Amino acid sequence: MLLRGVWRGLRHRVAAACSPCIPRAYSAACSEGPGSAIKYEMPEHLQSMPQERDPLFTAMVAYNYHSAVAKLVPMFEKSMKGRQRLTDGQRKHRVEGIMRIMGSCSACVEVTFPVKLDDGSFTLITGYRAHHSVHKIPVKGGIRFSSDVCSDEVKGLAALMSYKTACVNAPFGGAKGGIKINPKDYSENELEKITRRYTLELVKRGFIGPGIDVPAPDMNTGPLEMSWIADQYAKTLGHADINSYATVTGKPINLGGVAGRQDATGRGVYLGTNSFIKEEALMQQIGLTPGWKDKTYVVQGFGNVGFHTARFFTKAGARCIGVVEWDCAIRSCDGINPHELLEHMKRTGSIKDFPGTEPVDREEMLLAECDILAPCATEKVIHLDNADKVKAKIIAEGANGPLTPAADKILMEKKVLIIPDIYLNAGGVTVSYFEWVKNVNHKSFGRLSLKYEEMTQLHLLDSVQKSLNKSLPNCNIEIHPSDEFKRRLLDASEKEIVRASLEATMEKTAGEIKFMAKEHNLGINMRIAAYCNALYKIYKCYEEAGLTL
Ligand SMILES: NC(=O)C1=CN([C@@H]2O[C@H](COP(=O)(O)OP(=O)(O)OC[C@H]3O[C@@H](n4cnc5c(N)ncnc54)[C@H](O)[C@@H]3O)[C@@H](O)[C@H]2O)C=CC1
Ligand SMILES: O=C(O)CCC(=O)C(=O)O
Repeated sequence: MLLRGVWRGLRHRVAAACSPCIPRAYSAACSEGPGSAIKYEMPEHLQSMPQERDPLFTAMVAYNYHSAVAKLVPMFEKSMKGRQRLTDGQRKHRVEGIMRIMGSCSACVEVTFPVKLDDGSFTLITGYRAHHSVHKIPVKGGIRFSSDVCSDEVKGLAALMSYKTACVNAPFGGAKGGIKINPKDYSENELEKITRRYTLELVKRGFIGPGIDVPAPDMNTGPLEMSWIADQYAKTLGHADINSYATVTGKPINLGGVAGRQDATGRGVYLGTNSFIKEEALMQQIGLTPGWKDKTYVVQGFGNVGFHTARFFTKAGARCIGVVEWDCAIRSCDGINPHELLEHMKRTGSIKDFPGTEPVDREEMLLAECDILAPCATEKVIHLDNADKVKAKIIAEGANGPLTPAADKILMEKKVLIIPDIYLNAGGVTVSYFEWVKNVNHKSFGRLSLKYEEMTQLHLLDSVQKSLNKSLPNCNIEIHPSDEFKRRLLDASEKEIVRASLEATMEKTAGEIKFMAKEHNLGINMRIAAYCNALYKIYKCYEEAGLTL
């Protein structure tokens, strides 16, 4: 009796929490099939997604979400069988409820506020912050400055964050925010005012805090903007909170940032691509040899993610033959040095006229003959109308959502390997997690252990030397650490610990994704495999912790 009452309430609240773009069609999708199993179908409003020219961003993410859920339903049902005190019907409702919750956005705020500009005039600024799945708290995700920012974009990006954090086991829910401005239109002083006021609006609404929501850099934001956010929070709501600087990651080191966050996303793009490119069987399927040697690549977007991705790809042995930016593209068959291009960009403000390169049409460069295309700029750049012209064999998604479902379908038919955003660009949030852990622990990685570990290792060598000389008294054996061993001991630092941990995360997650691809017969569809990897983990959280209060 009591259970029935609770269940009725639960159902009501689940339905109320669902986002408007998913739920009704979605309940139809969960109808009863033969026996008590759930017969799952793609919701009607998403079925045309593989033919859509310019889909809503939330709909794109929802399409991928439902494609993965369709594969996972039997696993969900099997797992729920463990709840033996529930009836079959209750178990079914519970699985359906969790599926609705995992695909919906929990909350989204839109704020509009006035800012006084340097010339004394006033302007109105609009910003957003979306919280997607709150199965883990705090929620986490970047803040971008862009004139394209809108509620649909931040909601879709927040959903990607939920799936991304789960995919790489960063214990956060998903969030994303943005301010609808072109930062080029404002002075640094104005940008600081805008960022601080936006932070204050989030504070007023309970949308930021070290245990609530922890933003980070995204397009057009970096350590400076994060330091303004941290400072604003610490001087207002967080003034008495010892953890207040854990309210944002990607901060400068002096304000509690972690070594290695700046290049973490690009490093992760490299490590993740490496996990796939080294696989002989997989490379054979797409007509490539394994490894980086002689590989060519094109990068779109030469900002934080694009530059570091290019830096690591080139270091691994690949050749950058083209770079595409918002205003132009450049090409060089001999290869473009990412460091020199960055210097040129800092000096001139553009990649234009970089010595040794020729100008080329932006779309032409994006679609040019190469082994790897790394879109590291923005959403929906490969779509229904240009996907069949892509010549790359691997697409390394540094950006969030650079391919529409229509592009996915076309590219998959062409046997192009797509290494998906929710895995490949998760290096950023992974290292953000390390920063947050550092902040709430109030000590840097290795601070209390590095010297001790060095001494322990040296004692170990000494002990081995003594034992050998005791057993072989006439040999006078001396054991010396090799140069590499010495380097590891003496150069050990927070940076080394962060890098090693990021590498371990990217490698382990690649293994999980490949497992899911095999388990569900997904072939080279690593996007759906990565979603399966993420969603099963989120599902288990809801199954074990509950859906409602
Ligand atoms: N910064 C981070 O840690 C992470 C960023 N991402 C994603 O990576 C992408 C890039 O972010 P960031 O590198 O941080 O931003 P950024 O602002 O540092 O760099 C973006 C670059 O792309 C260029 N760009 C913008 N629109 C373009 C277009 N239509 N065509 C070609 N180039 C264009 C910009 O001029 C800029 O150089 C975004 O999708 C972001 O969400 C994903 C994970 C983490
Ligand atoms: O570092 C973070 O917390 C989030 C980075 C981000 O916005 C992303 O992965 O898209």
